[in-house]
Amino acid sequence: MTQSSTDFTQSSAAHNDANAASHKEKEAAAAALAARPIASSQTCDILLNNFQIKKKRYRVLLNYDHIVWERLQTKRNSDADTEGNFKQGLVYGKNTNVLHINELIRVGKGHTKSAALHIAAPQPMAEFDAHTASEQKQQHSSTPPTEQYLALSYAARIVNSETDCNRWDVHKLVLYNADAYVVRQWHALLNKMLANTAPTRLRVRRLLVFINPYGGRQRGLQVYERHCKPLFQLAGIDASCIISQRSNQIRDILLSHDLSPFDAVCCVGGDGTVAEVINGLIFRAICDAGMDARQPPYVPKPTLPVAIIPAGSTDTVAYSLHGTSDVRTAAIHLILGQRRGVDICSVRNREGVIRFCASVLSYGYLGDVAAKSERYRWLGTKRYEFAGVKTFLTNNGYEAELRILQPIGGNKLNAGAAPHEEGARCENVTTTEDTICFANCTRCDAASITQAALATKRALMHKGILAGVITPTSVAGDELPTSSNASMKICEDNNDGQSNKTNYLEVAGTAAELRGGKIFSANSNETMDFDDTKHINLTDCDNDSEMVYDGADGVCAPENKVESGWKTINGEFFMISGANITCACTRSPNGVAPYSHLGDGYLDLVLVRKTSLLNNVRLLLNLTGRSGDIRNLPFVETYRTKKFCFRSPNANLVQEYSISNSCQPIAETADGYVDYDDDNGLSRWNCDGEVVNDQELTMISHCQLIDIFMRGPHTYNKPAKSGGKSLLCCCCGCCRSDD
Ligand SMILES: Nc1ncnc2c1ncn2[C@@H]1O[C@H](COP(=O)(O)OP(=O)(O)OP(=O)(O)O)[C@@H](O)[C@H]1O
Repeated sequence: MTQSSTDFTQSSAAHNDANAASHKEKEAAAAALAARPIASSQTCDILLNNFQIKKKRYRVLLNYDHIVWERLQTKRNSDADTEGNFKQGLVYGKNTNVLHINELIRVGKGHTKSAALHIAAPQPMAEFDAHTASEQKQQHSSTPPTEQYLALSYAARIVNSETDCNRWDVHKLVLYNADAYVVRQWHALLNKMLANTAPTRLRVRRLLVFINPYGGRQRGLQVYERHCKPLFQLAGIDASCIISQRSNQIRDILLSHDLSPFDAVCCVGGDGTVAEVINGLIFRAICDAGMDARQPPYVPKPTLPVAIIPAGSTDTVAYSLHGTSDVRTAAIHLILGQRRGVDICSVRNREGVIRFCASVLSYGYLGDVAAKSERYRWLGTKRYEFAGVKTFLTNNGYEAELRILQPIGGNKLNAGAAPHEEGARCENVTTTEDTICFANCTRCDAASITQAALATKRALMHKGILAGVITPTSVAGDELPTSSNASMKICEDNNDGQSNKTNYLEVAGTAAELRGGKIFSANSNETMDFDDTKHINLTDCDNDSEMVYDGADGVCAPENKVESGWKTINGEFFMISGANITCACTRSPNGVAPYSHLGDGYLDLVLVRKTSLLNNVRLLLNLTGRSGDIRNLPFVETYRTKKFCFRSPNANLVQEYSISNSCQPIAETADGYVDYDDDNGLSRWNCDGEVVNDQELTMISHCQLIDIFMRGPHTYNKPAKSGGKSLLCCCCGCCRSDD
């Protein structure tokens, strides 16, 4: 049954008026939804029917992209407001459940409840198309339908406690209607919406899964079989699995195999496995663009997005992105298909890029722990505690020289006091607002637009276009004058042969779209403005720190570069960490860099000066507590920057750390590591949990280089006192009780 929008608006408004939500958040969300006009039946289908859910009668409405179900009361409350008028628009009551289409995973129907919930075995694509066609044909045939059960599988965030509000799980809702035509209509429309509405249409269909059976408690395979596989089957994802046989095999496969059959790559493992996937994809993108892997002029963005399923020892990356290391949550984010660009840092020595870092590059304490813990892997996850205590008690400090590009923030030391002394209480001179990066982060959203423009600019420069001119009278077909030999012309794309004409800029084979005075990058919908005279000046790259390759000039000695904007710091440090995510994990829920944003293009440099053992205990307490903030400690300085260089003055004294020997694309097996107990005044780097030996390094942040399936951690919302588990509809934030 379909119902006209006007009829429904009045009756529903009247019915729901007396049941208006008392919970503030719910009221706001419901009001926002209600404020939207009911779609006109010409542009969008509306369905309104009565169903039975657990033998109770419910009114169920599909309005735009929301499914709303509300218990029908036997005794009706007053339908009119105090003035006796019907309210215009919809107001959902406190017993109303709202589900956004984005959270819907599967819609099934059947003769019985179990038949509706039954998941058919995945079919190959050709068979799938044939099956869909026959199903559609059946729908238009005259045979009366008999399936009276409709099953909706959907994902919802669970809010159980203050510290655990980021977990998601899958729920099932079975609706019964005696009229099988109604069930068929709902089934057809919801499936059509799942297939055609953005972003559900962008969901992953063909997935390449890498499983590390060695990391963590060596339960990667069980984790996948038990938690991920059933969810992927429910969502109809065709997953091809590869179980890694050796270290670096995942990276090698991504570098050499055809990835075109897949929509996304998924890794099941710890931070080392994530690092292998990210390094494999980025080095592959560099090679595909025909660049030198060691000295790329810029780092291109890989086309495949990544899903991270935690199955390691610490799972820092997964925890920082999702706010939890729950496996099902990570799998659900992949299924729902929402992705965000995450910053990745390149780590370079004198010879060029050695690897890419997803979480933290740390020297001193964390470097020593990573190096030492590798020898105690047989202890499992306890190896970190063991190596940590051992390293902590030795309290080594390491001399270092740091150069930081255009640092933001940092701490100003009181004159005359040594940095580690109690009297040297710092005055914080942070100039940026210290916001925490949550879901829907505005800071990261703003960065993504600038980033797309820069990506287009770099791609054009790489194609040899240094500057080009588009005049206001340029039309499709025009060859544009450029400062180089490469060609640039405006083309017209007229896909449907009628109205949808788009001009795009073709630059020696790379297509960038041109719409309304803006260049759109080829594979995103984001723009680069160019000036009013339509002159594209691509030579101005001074503020593009990623384009500046230090190479043979020396990673830490930019003598022949402009010195302005560089800050130099010398000293003895207990720990130096460059973090491009918060680096939170279950042991450290705030992480080393709690204010680091996932996709703002900056890394947080945290410097911990060598100090007393007691102060180190304070540091550890701050790192492991939920309320601690290490920036309040007098011996800690934090800077936000896009790039920093590190050099150990002691490196030249020790032959085994010669720079030419230490250059490795990605750290090799543990057999290659040298003895870490040497007392030579040098530490190692901990790069995503792997050990890197270089004593002269540069770390550069690349804004939103990889797309990862996630929404970002949520702020804590106190659950409504409606009894039972409270679920949050993450599209509009409204609460609902679970039926
Ligand atoms: N089949 C395998 N045999 C041995 N090593 C492997 C195999 N597959 C992957 N590896 C390596 O195992 C290392 C550790 O894996 P991973 O980092 O995922 O687990 P972890 O160290 O326990 O977790 P975390 O890094 O989160 O603490 C990685 O460096 C990876 O290259």
